[in-house]
Amino acid sequence: MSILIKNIKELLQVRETNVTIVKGEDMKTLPTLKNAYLIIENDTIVEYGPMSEYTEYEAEEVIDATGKIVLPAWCDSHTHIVYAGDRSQEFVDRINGLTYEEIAERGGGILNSAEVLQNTSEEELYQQSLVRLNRVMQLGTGAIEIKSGYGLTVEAEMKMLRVIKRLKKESLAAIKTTLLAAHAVPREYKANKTKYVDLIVSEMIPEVAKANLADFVDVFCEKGYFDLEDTDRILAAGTVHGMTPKIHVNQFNAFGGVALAVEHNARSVDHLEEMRPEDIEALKGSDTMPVALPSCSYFLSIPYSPARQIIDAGLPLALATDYNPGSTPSGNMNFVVSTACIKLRMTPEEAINAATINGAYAMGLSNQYGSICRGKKANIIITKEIASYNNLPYAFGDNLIETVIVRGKILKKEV
Ligand SMILES: N=CN[C@@H](CCC(=O)O)C(=O)O
Ligand SMILES: [Zn+2]
Repeated sequence: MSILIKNIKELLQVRETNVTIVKGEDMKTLPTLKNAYLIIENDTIVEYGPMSEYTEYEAEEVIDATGKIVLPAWCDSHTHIVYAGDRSQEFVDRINGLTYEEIAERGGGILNSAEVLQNTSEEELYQQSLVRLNRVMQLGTGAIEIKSGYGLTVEAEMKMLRVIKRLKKESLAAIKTTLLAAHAVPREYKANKTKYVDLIVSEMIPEVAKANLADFVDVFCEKGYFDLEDTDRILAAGTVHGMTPKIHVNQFNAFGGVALAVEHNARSVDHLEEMRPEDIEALKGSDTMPVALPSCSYFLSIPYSPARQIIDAGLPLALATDYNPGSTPSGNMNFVVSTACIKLRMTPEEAINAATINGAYAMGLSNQYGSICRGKKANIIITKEIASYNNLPYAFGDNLIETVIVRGKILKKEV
């Protein structure tokens, strides 16, 4: 299958060389080509350039993109889209005055989702998750990370990971898998959290590694969840078993989790709503990607990650959705990009870099995804006719995407 997209008003994120991360001041630059063409063969970008240099090419499918912008599909590096049911009642409880933390203390929150998931069949869990995955792909996401963490028993965590494996097999999206058994302390371990950490370290991680079901290991490092010592043990055990660390950190409290994750050479540190100067210092000179999740801040009415401080310190930043039933029931990367500009004061160029190439880096995928580069996978968004790429974040809540191509296949529009 070959696709020619011609007369592109502006082609974004064009990288002649295979750039895999964009940091600090460089995030302000989004390289583009005006009046361009792009050629896809099978699942790969094979050529692009200005229309003035276009020579006749026989493609099976020709798309005229006059007036339209073309860019790499979004790379969403932090989601929990495999879950069962929803938590809309807790949403109403919060409107009526309870906080996210109070709901969790009463046994709601993650434990609520875990109970529902444990009682949901693997087939049903797959079907519910597939609907979410297809929906976010329609919204322009072509590469995505998916976490476990609503199982919290060996059996239920394995069930989640098998569902992710099946999604990976059946879907065109590039999918990376994260073991997040340390998402909450199950009720039966409330009085003995260390025993649950022991279970994660000595049973869950080895079993998951043996079945080759996870690329990353993750911990919710937070007061009332897992402390620095627990986090240290779990990230170390994951590393020994070939899983790269990631971490949920500084969502409500900052107490050293960022530096610890950097010590473990984490691929990313995610949330960062509460950042101290020493957390920013810890990230300098590391290979760890800070990840902001603005939809979570929006939904929970908690502070937004200080993107300006992070980027102005010369660091990179990625943007992701955090799609989950409790803190972010939305997987819309377009809303994330808008909110990053509106609330985190990121420029459109910074936000698009953060949601494409840096998102791919946070998943260890930026060699293949996240930019328009010959040889990279053909994950592409074609917008409707718009005045400029600034309109993508500006027209928040609007859907300006006309066509999504994932691994060289044009997605059929869902109605
Ligand atoms: N903060 C921890 N985990 C999720 C929320 C999980 C939930 O509430 O179900 C997050 O990233 O926001
Ligand atoms: Zn999360």
